[in-house]
Amino acid sequence: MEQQLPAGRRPRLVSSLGLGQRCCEVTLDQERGLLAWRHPRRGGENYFVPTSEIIAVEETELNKKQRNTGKWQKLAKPHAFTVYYVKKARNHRWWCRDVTFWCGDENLCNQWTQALKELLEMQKCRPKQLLVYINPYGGKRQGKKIYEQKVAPLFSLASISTDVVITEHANHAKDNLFEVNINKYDGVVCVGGDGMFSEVMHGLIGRMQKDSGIDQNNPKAPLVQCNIRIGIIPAGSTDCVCYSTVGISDPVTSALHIIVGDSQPLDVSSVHHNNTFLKYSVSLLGYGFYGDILKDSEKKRWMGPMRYDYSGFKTFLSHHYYEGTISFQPAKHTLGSPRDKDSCRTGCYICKESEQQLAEQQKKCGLKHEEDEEEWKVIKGKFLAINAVNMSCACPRSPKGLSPAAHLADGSADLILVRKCSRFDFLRHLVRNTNQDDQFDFSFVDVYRVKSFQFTSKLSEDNGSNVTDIGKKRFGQFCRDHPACCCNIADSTWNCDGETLDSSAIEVRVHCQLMKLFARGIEENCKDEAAYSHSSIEHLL
Ligand SMILES: CCCCCCCCCCCCC/C=C/[C@@H](O)[C@H](COP(=O)(O)O)NC(=O)CCCCCCCCCCCCCCC
Ligand SMILES: Nc1ncnc2c1ncn2[C@@H]1O[C@H](COP(=O)(O)OP(=O)(O)O)[C@@H](O)[C@H]1O
Ligand SMILES: [Ca+2]
Repeated sequence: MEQQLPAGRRPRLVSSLGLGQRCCEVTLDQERGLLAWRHPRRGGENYFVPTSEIIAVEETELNKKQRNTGKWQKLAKPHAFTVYYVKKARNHRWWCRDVTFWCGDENLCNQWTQALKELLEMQKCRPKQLLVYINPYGGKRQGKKIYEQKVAPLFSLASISTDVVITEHANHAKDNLFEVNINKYDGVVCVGGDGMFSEVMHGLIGRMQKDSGIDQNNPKAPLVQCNIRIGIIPAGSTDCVCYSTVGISDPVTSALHIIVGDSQPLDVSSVHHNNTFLKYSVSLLGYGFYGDILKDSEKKRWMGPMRYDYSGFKTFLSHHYYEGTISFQPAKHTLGSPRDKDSCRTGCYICKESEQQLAEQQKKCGLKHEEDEEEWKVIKGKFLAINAVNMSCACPRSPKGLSPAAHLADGSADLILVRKCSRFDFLRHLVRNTNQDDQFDFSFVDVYRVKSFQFTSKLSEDNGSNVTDIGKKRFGQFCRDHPACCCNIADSTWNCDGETLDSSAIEVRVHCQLMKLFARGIEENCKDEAAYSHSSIEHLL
């Protein structure tokens, strides 16, 4: 073994170690945190693992079979260690792979495991203690099995201790988060869909505000950021938050992002009605089409994720449109626009710049004791769908999302207005949400990047809220009697991250980076990665 030690730097280990039945040169650059080796078989393939993506290192007992083959026989007692690491595959999927190196010298083996373990100890952002909530009824009802079979073994390999709660009813996780000793944990994990994530998020953000004495009912209150990260193990029906922040909905990939301690800030919208707090939203806040789908699909929960296709088809045929007024404040602090070709990626520049701009604006307003009275735009119309998205809302059904250029952490939401049009045109718009074509390139679709908005339906404007409720019931009956009718006699419902809101008139405000996830955003899928790893290998070996 060779130890190269430039002055004042951590040493670099270079050893010839056994791998399988052959030898290979293994390098650990402790300064840069890189482990590299060239596989003696597989055409001499180069391996290059940043220590930030090593999951665990273990001393390994070689079993009898391994000992009795090849070179093992010549060694009295071979010493070995195994490195578990992240292997990145196609489509943003991560696997946990392992490699076992051996040598005859016990000291050398110890030196390697020691050095690797020390580097792992230095990864301060990794969680050690997690609180896990499992919704056993989400999606295809596989949450518990997915956690036990795919996730728990990885957490234990990474020496993460967990307290696991299997929820017994809706709001169990949320209520529990107000009671637990939250400071004990480095993060909260939810196993389920967007609804379950929303519940955990409400628990954590609500708890934060309560502990800081902030009144959530005040729509203008400056909310306190939540620094406890949430990890999502996808086991729901849409899993849009997971897909849009990781690039795939896969439990193993998400578990690995949690283990390596990734952190992705996320914008959160607060939704109010008449100075009463209703809900927070991170993915879709949808009125009309997506609200109607959700309302109908709740009765069909037994169908599992298929319920959305069934209710989607039904809602599409009903072709209801709704009349109302939308007012919004354009997001002037951000460099991006919803029609941009580039989308939000790991380390996004637009998110960083926008956050800074917003902070400066708020500082100025604070100094002048001014309210943010930036211009409001008002749009009246008849809409098939009003969708406000804080993120792209990419999911397996819509791989690039409802707004492909939306940003995860830029303090803005994209407001998509789909006006009354023919069924055929609406279908063309819907189909473009599922393929590469531009879903905004229609005369009846408008999209704006906003930092806040309000909506009132014509019905509630005309009647006042009490009369609306009565009207809703009466006219609801009328409409069911005439299934072919597309008129707007009744209000629709808001779909807020997969849950319905009680009010159709709402005020929404985006809170820049209010919370954090164990994720890193979607990584650029480019050749650069291969080129980088190749040049680094050449440099290292
Ligand atoms: C022709 C097909 C057109 C399909 C258009 C699909 C666009 C899908 C975009 C989905 C955006 C989802 C945003 C996230 C929502 C979630 O927060 C939320 C809760 O998730 P959870 O259950 O995991 O807790 N999920 C939802 O509200 C579900 C939205 C479901 C959308 C399914 C739409 C299917 C539409 C089928 C239309 C069929 C038309 C057929 C005409 C012949
Ligand atoms: N044990 C439980 N029984 C019934 N409902 C639950 C339970 N645990 C959580 N929920 C609720 O189920 C809703 C949907 O869960 P989710 O995991 O998002 O599944 P899906 O993606 O299929 O909708 C959530 O809003 C959550 O509040
Ligand atoms: Ca955003």
